[in-house]
Amino acid sequence: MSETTPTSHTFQVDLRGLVDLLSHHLYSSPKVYVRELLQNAVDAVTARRAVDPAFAEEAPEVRIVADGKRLRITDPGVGLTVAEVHQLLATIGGSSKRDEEIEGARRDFLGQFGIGLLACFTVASVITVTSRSAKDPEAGAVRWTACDDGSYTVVEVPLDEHPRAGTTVELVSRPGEDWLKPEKVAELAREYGSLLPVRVTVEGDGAPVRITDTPPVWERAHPTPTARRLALNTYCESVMGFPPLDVIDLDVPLSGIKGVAFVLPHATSPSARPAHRVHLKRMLLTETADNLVPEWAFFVRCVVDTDSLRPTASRESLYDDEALAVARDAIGAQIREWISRLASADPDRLEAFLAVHELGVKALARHDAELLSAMLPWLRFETTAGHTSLPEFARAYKPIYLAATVDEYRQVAQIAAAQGIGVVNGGYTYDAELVQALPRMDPQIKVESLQPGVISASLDPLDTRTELGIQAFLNAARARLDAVDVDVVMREFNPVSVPALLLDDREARRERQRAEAEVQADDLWGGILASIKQHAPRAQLVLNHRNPTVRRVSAIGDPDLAGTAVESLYGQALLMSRRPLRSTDTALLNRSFMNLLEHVTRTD
Ligand SMILES: Nc1ncnc2c1ncn2[C@@H]1O[C@H](COP(=O)(O)OP(=O)(O)OP(=O)(O)O)[C@@H](O)[C@H]1O
Repeated sequence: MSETTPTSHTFQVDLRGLVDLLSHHLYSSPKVYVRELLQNAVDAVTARRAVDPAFAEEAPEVRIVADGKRLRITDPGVGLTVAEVHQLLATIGGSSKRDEEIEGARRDFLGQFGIGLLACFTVASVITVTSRSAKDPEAGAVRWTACDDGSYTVVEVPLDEHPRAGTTVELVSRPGEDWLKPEKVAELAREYGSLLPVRVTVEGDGAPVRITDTPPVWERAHPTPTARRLALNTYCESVMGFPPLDVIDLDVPLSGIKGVAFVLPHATSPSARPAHRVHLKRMLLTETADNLVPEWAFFVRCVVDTDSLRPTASRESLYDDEALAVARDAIGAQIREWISRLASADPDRLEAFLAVHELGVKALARHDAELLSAMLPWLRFETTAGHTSLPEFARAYKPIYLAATVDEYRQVAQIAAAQGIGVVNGGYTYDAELVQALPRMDPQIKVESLQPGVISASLDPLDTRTELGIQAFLNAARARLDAVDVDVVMREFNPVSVPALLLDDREARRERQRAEAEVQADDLWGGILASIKQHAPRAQLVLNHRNPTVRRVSAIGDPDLAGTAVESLYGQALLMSRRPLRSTDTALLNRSFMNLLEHVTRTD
């Protein structure tokens, strides 16, 4: 096949298709048109400052006038020449903000993609830009009028129609749309532009209203720290919708970030999607950034301004790149510093913080070594040495015993404390996992799960003579409690006020439940259950020989009465342990109670 001479062509762009793409797939709402207009106006002012030293002294103003059908935005910025109009406005993707000549100022611009103005076609059918360049005093004024069908015209206009340098953009509303209503425009201008460094006003039916309020509250000079805090509280309430529990200043020069982190006043789930407000060069980028702070800092909501992080093309979120990761780490470090500062200088405030967020902090600390090490000294756990921090507890007790349930803990806490055994209550949500994580952080710390043997081994045995003297009583007691699968021993321990202690572990209890089920099961199941029966660990009733009642009981001569007394001691220890009663336990309790009553009411 012979080749023909190549002919050169230019892309044809179907503007309607492009506008449809922008409005339905790039931007979350047509409302971004206000941001794009403000952005161009502020960028034009920035560009003019760079080329016109006299202008740098002025206090420029961007004015928006809207009446529902039309919107006009005027800026005293750098303006455009006829050539620039063709090159920049009529070229999709054309942008002066990538101009190498003004490299110094380039990082100051909000725009960069050369598509922003097109966003106006999502609300307008016609866009008119009338402009006069500040770069060339001889240049005339020019008007570019574009329709949403992709056609445009350019005409020169008399200078008296645009006597000063700058630009006016006018939009004609699409029929039936209410995006250009003055209240709407003011609301959107305030939402996006309230922190802009250039004064912006919006005018509808009445006088122009200023929508900019700068510098941001956190950068303003305040007469006293209390006044600053009050101003930040008010700002947080109006913008974020809650009164903050505390405010953390954020300053990350490397990422050009300045702002504040507000501590939530109510508990929140660490998995709740966070929503931080991020401004890029003072223009609101998003109210719902979820990648600005480390996941562990779930208890803050930030408002920041950055001049160096990159926006995505829609300019509605931050580009998740290495620079953002660095910024995130730095913000995390500042929040951690705040925690340490509170801990050393203001423990009451730290306590108030933990009163609200402790559960969330614990939940996340299980998977986040960083948070765990930062918070561990300040988290409180229930232990046999009172409510204390784990590192402190671990210094005093080696090993640390972990009770798996609240009941198990309650059952032994008093006795363990009296014997100097360190037990942590692992029955509360997340606590056991955090205690188990301790040795990973400090290999010197030993954590062991609490077995009944640990406590019974620490109780003092009786001397041989006393032991022999109560042998008959112990035999009677064991015979009586054999029916409920409980062994009886006599020891001496503190506190004296505790007559008996029931030591039982979950394995033993499971075994007994299995045995009960076996009794009730039919032949087939009974056989299967019996075949998996192991050596059943029994619960142990440890009587306290130091307790005066127990001493008297052990001296009762009548074996029947002694048996009833032991049943009562077992019942009391069982009730103290707050375990569910088995049917055999209930029967035993009933019997011992009735027998005791009968005994004390006997008349012979
Ligand atoms: N008010 C204005 N004054 C002067 N020039 C303007 C104005 N508005 C737009 N322009 C020119 O038109 C160009 C295209 O604007 P457009 O908003 O489409 O893109 P951009 O601002 O460059 O980038 P982005 O798509 O990121 O907003 C700009 O680069 C700028 O040169």
